Amino acid sequence: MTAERILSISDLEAAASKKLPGATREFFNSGATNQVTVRENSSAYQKYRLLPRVLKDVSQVSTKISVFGREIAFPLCVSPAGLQGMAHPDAELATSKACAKAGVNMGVSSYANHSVEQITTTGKEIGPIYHVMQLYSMTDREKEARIVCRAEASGCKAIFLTADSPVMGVRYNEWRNEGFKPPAGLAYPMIEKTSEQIQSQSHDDGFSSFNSDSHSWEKEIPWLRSITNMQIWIKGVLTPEDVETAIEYGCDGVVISNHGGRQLDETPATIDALPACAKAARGRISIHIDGGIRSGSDIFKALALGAECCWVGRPMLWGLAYNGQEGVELMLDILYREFQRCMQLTGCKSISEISPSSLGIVRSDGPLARL
Ligand SMILES: Cc1cc2nc3c(=O)[nH]c(=O)nc-3n(C[C@H](O)[C@H](O)[C@H](O)COP(=O)(O)O)c2cc1C
Ligand SMILES: O=C(O)C(=O)c1ccccc1
Repeated sequence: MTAERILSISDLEAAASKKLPGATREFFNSGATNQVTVRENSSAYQKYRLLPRVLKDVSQVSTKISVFGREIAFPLCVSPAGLQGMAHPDAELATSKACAKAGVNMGVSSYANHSVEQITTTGKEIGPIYHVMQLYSMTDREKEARIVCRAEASGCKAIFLTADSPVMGVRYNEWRNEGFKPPAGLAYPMIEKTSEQIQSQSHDDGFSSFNSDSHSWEKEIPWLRSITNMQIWIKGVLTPEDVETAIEYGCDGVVISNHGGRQLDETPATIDALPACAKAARGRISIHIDGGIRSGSDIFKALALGAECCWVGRPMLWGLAYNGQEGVELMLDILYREFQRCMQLTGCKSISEISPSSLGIVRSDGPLARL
């Protein structure tokens, strides 16, 4: 038998999905309610077409960008996703090593199965890497502050405040799978919960402690600013109004995100929300994006439409489930190579040459339109 060849992210998804128990696969892959947004996050990229400029010398191209004051290999980082121990026993430690090896940054979930101290140390042993710490507004403010302090002491560069999850999205898959719960035996060192505590309630109920009266711009942001010198980013912005508010509150960046379609279904695909948000930002705040990015040309399109950097969630989980650290390395390598080829074939030598003029938009009733 020939070994399976994983050439694309969709090959990796298929290989990982074969390895995972059904309820875990559904937990990772599903979105909320009718699955509209989770699907559209990816399919919306297909209305854009690439407009190559030919006969350009692309013998030397640079895919590098600078984020959080450090150069990374290409404009992609790994989103914070909880419960990586369900994909592979090495969990976030494997992800951190793979990111460090590939030269990209990583988000650490508050629901990580390893501590931020271990995750950052393990990654830095392999190579230069920056981490950011994902945070929820919590009813227990002291616990929330401990997460922030530990992240800062570990060298994290930013807090990514998840703004789209005061309550859990409506997730039929989790309900159908008898009130989905993570398996026994995993640790939750950041939210300071034991496996037994997590086991005693459904994943859905576990989110109730995030529905805090501090889940607001005015209570959360100035408080965070008073306890940390790290950058403060808002993860889960979809409108120009909220970009403006993030600027008013002095935030350093926003991630255009709908939580991978797992929270409010029938929100726009992030690539569709991006142009208006980037326009509103006018360079006053960093704009990153996640959701549905599955190829190098998706990264290229997001940059052409105004994002500085992209993040991926599920592809990392598929890499982990397929083959731990090596699987995440494979995922990052696939996207790096595809993105580099895309730059070469569109005639872009550096990231700054990627612009709206590199894209056309497909119209059902006529010729390709220029942006
Ligand atoms: C299994 C899983 C767990 C996640 N856990 C978190 C989390 O703990 N905190 C958070 O802010 N986002 C979480 N996310 C959302 C990701 O950070 C990211 O927004 C999303 O996965 C991006 O979409 P993509 O999976 O299509 O790339 C999770 C996503 C998945 C699939
Ligand atoms: O399921 C999610 O989308 C999510 O954000 C999460 C939060 C905590 C643990 C695992 C996943």
